[in-house]
Amino acid sequence: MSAETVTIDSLGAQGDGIFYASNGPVYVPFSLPGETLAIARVKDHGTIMSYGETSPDRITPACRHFGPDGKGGSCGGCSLQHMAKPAYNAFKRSLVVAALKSKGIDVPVGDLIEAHPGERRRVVFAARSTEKGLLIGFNQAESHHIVAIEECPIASPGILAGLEALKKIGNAAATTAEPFRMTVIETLTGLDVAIDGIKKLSDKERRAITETVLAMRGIARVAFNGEIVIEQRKPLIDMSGVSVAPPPGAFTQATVAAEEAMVRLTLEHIGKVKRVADLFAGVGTFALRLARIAQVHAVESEERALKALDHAARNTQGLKPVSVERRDLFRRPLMVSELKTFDAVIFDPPRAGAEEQCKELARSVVKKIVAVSCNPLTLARDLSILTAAGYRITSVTPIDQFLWTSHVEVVATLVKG
Ligand SMILES: C[S@@+](CC[C@H](N)C(=O)[O-])C[C@H]1O[C@@H](n2cnc3c(N)ncnc32)[C@H](O)[C@@H]1O
Repeated sequence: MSAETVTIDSLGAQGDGIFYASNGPVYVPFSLPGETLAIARVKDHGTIMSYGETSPDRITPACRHFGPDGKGGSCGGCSLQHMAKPAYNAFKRSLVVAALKSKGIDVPVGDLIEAHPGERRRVVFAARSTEKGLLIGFNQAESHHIVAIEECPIASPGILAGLEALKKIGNAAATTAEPFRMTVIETLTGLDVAIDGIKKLSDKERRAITETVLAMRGIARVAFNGEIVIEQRKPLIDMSGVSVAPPPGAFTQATVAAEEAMVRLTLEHIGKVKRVADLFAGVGTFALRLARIAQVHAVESEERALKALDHAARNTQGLKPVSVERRDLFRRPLMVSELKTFDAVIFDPPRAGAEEQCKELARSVVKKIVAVSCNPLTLARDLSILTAAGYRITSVTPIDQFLWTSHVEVVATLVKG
């Protein structure tokens, strides 16, 4: 394959540099705007062969597994370690600004609340058994190839310290070469490990996992496809003084720092009210904190998450009443007639957003709304539904939770009128 010399024009939404060829955009991972590079091109994908003029924003990556030069393939866990922090922060903020603009929303967007190395308390690893032992790491970008990691600067020290233990558990579980996932959450009582993607565990494999865990420290629980294999201690997560025992593989915010920022912005906006609805409540990240100041109705589709939330609320003193409701909010959003009993609503949906719920909120008289999102595009769509109905956006704050990736979280606050 012959190399061609190109100059990178801009950064795409996934963080790849883009060079506009005569027949359309070419995406060049690990490149930065203004750089002149020799690339090998296959259709719209360019691989860096050598560097000509590099950007002043280029820095040395923090991790040996990052980038086009990584030995044994480059880890797809991160895509932006080569970018200096100010440019990186501005890029992430610009994703939110652009998404809002695309829906005609022109409001001030705050500075990015930064993420830092070592903060990730929830990591989803890719794993596979090989003749040489278990590979545990991340998929190479756009590939099934697993890049085994020896270091990972994003993960919390607790997760990194457990890496060898995770390899032993994975080894005990895997009997074929099929790839599988290990979701690891660092909790107050040790690592909570959820294995998914292996079809079946025999009694022998279950025993092997149990024996492996019993011989080690630091592992609270191991579950397989949602079912507990061994629980030495109940995994516990602290939510501002409320202890929650999440179900296996539960959704939690990926870093405590981002979670605290989201909660702070939410509580500041909602202030002193009587009744709040927390929609897409998960295990109660917002509901259990809001319950210190107001009655909360928490709605969520995952039964086990809701049970964990309910159990925590019932077993914590000093909270206002918390009610829970299992409900599919895509199909059955809270209707205007139901919304009228709430002073404030927070919603924190998956990437698809909360379109149907926003259509109902748009017709409601709820005074204050907090929209939390992991997808600026669907957030912009949802906010446009609310603003068209008379809601005013009072703040938009981008938050970095997935360091060195193009993912960005957002908290937007709104008032009626
Ligand atoms: C981004 S998470 C937020 C969870 C929680 N607010 C937190 O911060 O931990 C989205 C939540 O929406 C739930 N969910 C997904 N689809 C749903 C639906 N159709 N109806 C209700 N809840 C849903 C998921 O189970 C998950 O708990």
